[in-house]
Amino acid sequence: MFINASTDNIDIAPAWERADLDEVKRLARYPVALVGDVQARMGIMAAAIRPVTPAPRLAGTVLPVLAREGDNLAIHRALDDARAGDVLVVNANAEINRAVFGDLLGEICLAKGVTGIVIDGAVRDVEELAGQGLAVYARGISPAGPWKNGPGRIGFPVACGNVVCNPGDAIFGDSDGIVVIPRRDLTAVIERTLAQERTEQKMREAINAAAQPAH
Ligand SMILES: O=C([O-])CC(=O)C(=O)O
Ligand SMILES: [Mg+2]
Repeated sequence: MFINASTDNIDIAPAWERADLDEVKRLARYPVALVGDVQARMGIMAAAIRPVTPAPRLAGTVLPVLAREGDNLAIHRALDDARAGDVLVVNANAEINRAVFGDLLGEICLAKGVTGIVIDGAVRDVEELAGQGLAVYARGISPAGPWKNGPGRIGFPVACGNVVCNPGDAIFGDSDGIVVIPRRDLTAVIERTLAQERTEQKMREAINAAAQPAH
C-alpha cells in the first residue's frame, strides 16, 4: 500500500480463479446491450451506475471489494494483489456524498494493469481520471475525501448496482452501462453473442434493403 495504515480489519479471501482473459477479449468489442440480451437480459447493473470518464469501454475479470461507505482502506489493500486484466468492483454501500476513489488510486490501477473501475459509491478527481484514460463507473461524484479505517472484505462476492459479482466473473462496460457474466457461463455467452450479432446484422441489411428508393 502507498498509505500507512493497519489492515488487520480487512478480510482477504484465498486466491480465486479468473475468467479466461482471451475469452474476455473476444467479447470485449460487442455492445453490452447485446451481451445482456443473450443472457436473458440478466446481470446488468442498475442504471444509476454511470461512466464518469469519456472512454467507458471496459472488459476484464471481477476483483470484488466490500468497503465501508465513505472509507477506502479495503480498496488500497485490494490493489496490492490486483492482477493485469482485473476490474475493481466495489460495494461502497451506494454512498454518494463521500468519494472512495480518485486519481492516485487511478495511478495504482494503471501500474497494475487494472482495466477498469466500477464503484457502487462515489469517486472524485474525474478530470485527472479522464486524463489517465481509465474506464471508471460510479453511482456518484463528490470532492469529499474518504476515511481510511476499514473494515472491509476483498475477494468475496459483492453486490454492485444490484448485481451479485463473484470473484473472477467476466465484466464488460460501454456507454450504455455494465454487464456481469458468471465465469462458468462465459464460453456459452460468447457463442450466443456471435450468433445474435449475425441475426441483428441480417436485420440491418433487410432494413437497409427495404429503405432503398424504388427505381
Ligand atoms: O484519497 C483517496 O484515497 C482517494 C483519492 O482522492 C485518490 O485516490 O486520489
Ligand atoms: Mg485524489
